[in-house]
Amino acid sequence: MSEKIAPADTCVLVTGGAGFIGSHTVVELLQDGYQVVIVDDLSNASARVLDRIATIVGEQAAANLTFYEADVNDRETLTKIFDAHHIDRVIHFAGFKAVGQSVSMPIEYYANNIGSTLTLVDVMRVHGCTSIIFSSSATVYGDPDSLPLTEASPKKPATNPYGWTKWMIEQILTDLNTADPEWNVVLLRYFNPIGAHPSGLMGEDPKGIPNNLVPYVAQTAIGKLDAVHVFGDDYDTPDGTGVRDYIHVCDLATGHASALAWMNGRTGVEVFNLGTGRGTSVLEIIHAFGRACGKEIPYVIEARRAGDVTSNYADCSKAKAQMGWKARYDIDDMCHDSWRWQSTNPDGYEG
Ligand SMILES: O=c1ccn([C@@H]2O[C@H](COP(=O)(O)OP(=O)(O)O[C@H]3O[C@H](CO)[C@@H](O)[C@H](O)[C@H]3O)[C@@H](O)[C@H]2O)c(=O)[nH]1
Repeated sequence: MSEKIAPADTCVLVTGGAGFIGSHTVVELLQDGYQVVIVDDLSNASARVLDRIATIVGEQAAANLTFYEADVNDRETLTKIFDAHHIDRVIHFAGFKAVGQSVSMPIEYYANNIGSTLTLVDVMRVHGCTSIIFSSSATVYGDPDSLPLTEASPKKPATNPYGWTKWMIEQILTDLNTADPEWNVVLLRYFNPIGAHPSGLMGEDPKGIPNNLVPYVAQTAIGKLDAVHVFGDDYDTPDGTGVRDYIHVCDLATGHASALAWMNGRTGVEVFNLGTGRGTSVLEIIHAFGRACGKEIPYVIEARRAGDVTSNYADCSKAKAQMGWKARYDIDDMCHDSWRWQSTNPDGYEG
């Protein structure tokens, strides 16, 4: 059994803590009273998110946050950070995440995502820290045989290097626990994170033209893009468009807080799906976003995108039964919050 400690005495290292899911999770942890250390190289994030975090949580909680601009793969710097703080638990978000880019840059994806994880867990081991929550993905289920997906559903071969890095890091962390049962590993498989902080101060800030549906819809809604390209309307779904389990980023953040509390005092490897359990089609998203912003979103039907699955959605009963966690926000909430963020920060954090 690992040591059981109260949030105020627990220091959590959050890699990638300035990113979309990371920053929302950091807010949740500070509000719960944890001490938080962020390591982020800002390759896909802005330092301005730190002021936004401080505004949301207030001065007192913000005093428990330390930020390092550093690459997780930089062993020397990471070692200094572990020497300077007594890190009790790690939440590992940092990594490249663009599916299409991973196909054209496999070496960079494997070196960055796998390399930094190996460096991280080795530095953790040297410092006697053996508790880690990893940002995994529903992508490890591949093209599902049956729905909803439970944690017992088989892992399938990934369709791109990004997916393989998630797949392999799950395996690496599982092997660590086999070698040393003191390791306390939680693999959180996210479905499709969207939405933004209800304050409008934090949200998703993709660089360039967005790859993912909701940021693309949001930028179409403010007129930066002409129309949403719907990738296929001939799928075997109620309206022919792809179905996904979209989850509000603040629900994901509470999922991490629940996992931290749950893993306290345990060892072993546990997997949890984080989704809502509801599937929503591309057209349903476009219409919900239109309601949120008060105007119709133009769209055109295109060919299917290579590598896309027809449908996926989660069975989240394990997270509810074991951690007491469940998603609270629905699609309309997610679209309203995305729209609030997009319309008040049209150029993201750098605007
Ligand atoms: O411009 C767009 C973008 C997407 N889609 C469709 O919208 C749905 C959702 O696509 P997207 O937002 O790109 O998410 P996914 O492809 O489902 O992938 C997300 O969800 C995976 C987990 O299931 C994660 O691994 C990935 O990182 C994350 O991008 C799919 O049916 C797409 O075909 C469009 O029609 N037009």
